[in-house]
Amino acid sequence: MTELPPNVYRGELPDAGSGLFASQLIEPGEEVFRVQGCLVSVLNQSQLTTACANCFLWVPENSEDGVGAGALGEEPKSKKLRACQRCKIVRYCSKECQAQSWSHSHKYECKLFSKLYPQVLPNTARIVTQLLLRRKAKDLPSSDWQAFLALQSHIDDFRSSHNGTSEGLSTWQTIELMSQAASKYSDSREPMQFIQEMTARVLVNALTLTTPTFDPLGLTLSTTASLLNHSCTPNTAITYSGRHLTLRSLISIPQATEITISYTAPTTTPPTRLTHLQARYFFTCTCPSCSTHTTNNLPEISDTAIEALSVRAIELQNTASSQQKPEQAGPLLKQALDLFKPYPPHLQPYPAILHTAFLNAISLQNWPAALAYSLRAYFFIDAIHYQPEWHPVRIVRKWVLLRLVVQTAALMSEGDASVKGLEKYGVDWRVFALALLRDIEEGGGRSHGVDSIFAKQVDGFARDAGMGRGSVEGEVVGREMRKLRRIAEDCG
Ligand SMILES: C[S@@+](CC[C@H](N)C(=O)[O-])C[C@H]1O[C@@H](n2cnc3c(N)ncnc32)[C@H](O)[C@@H]1O
Repeated sequence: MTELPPNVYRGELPDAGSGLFASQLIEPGEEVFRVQGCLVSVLNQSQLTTACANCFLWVPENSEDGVGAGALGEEPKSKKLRACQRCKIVRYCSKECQAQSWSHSHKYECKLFSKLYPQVLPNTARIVTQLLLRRKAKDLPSSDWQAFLALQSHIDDFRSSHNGTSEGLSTWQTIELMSQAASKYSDSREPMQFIQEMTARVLVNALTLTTPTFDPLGLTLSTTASLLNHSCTPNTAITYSGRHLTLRSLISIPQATEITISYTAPTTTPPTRLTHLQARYFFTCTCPSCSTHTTNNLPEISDTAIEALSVRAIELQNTASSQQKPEQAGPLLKQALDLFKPYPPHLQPYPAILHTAFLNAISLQNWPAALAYSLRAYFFIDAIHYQPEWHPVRIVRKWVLLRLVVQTAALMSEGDASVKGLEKYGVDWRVFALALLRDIEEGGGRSHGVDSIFAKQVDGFARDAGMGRGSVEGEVVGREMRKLRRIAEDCG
């Protein structure tokens, strides 16, 4: 087994298998552990052209889809990525990255990419194929292999709980197909049942690999982080800084307390979370916010009424995401948001739909709408769903808001017609931008770490935007906040 970091030990739980526990008191915002390069990581097909396949530096302007939502969250890079000359698929930001990637993974995938071009295997199948090939080549330490094999697979649950549906393949059928592909392309002699169990294990244990600002990049597997169980009110959160996965505490964690992360978004309704956790991880969450609607706690609306409202809103959201063009999705999302008009904006799933509407506005380059949605989340949602103040999601959202504010101020000073509607609020954008920057700088050390790529991005941005170290008086900030709140209210 791989050695665990000193801050944690492995313990057994009555209903959740193994878990990780604090071996000493962990202070709020402390780094619990860092994994310097997970066992295996793969980029999503759509990111193969936009991110370095070794250090995961993201270069969105290389993207054929144009500037995406993430471009606001990520410092734009001037670097160009160069494709591997053999497979012409994966890309690198430097010769060093190419050499490193070749030695730890690409030598196993390069031929495969060329053979299947322009198709790419699904991420889970790629992870299984890589592990099989590395194992065959004796390039996988036995301790890592044993730690992987010891992870839960829920193979029997997968096999028995999913019958095919008219809508498409069941999860079990998908596991069968991916395992056949992994067996074929790794030329493995392992029995199919063994490979199916590997595939199931990857499904249960792999994490979404993201940029430091939570733009999804791919899939990653760490045998240490895989031991973390779920809570809807977790005491830690994961961030990525290039190849490093870092787990930091959100609150003080006493010695011998279980360390948890959240497998789901807190902005969806408890029934949605329960269904997802059951279908994907085969357990029923019994945390307080699932058994009682504690985050909502609204006497004026019954649970049944909330459920009916959510079902209708989620239907609209799904119809919106099936639209070919973002222009068509916008009105459907607005309709879904309008259903919640009588209720406070933190009521789930409103926050999740608002975020989709925000991303849609970004893809349409509708900056005033994106700004208003972002302000709405800032004033009415994030402080409730993402506690404490330095929760990485909250900090990243402030960061995205800061970039929107700076962009809006620039457009306004150029007299751009698209932001004319904001003039009536008479906001001093500089004051708000400085207040946000101070919050991000203060919180960023705890959310991502002072030595993180994120902290460097924030520093670089502040320097380039000429935002010095100055502070603004609380009274002045308060006055601007009232105006900004009105923008957030008016778009509701
Ligand atoms: C990524 S693994 C976590 C480590 C796992 N407990 C183990 O023993 O290897 C995910 C699995 O852990 C279990 N699990 C995680 N969180 C749980 C929770 N809150 N309650 C019950 N089981 C949980 C479920 O079986 C889930 O499929």
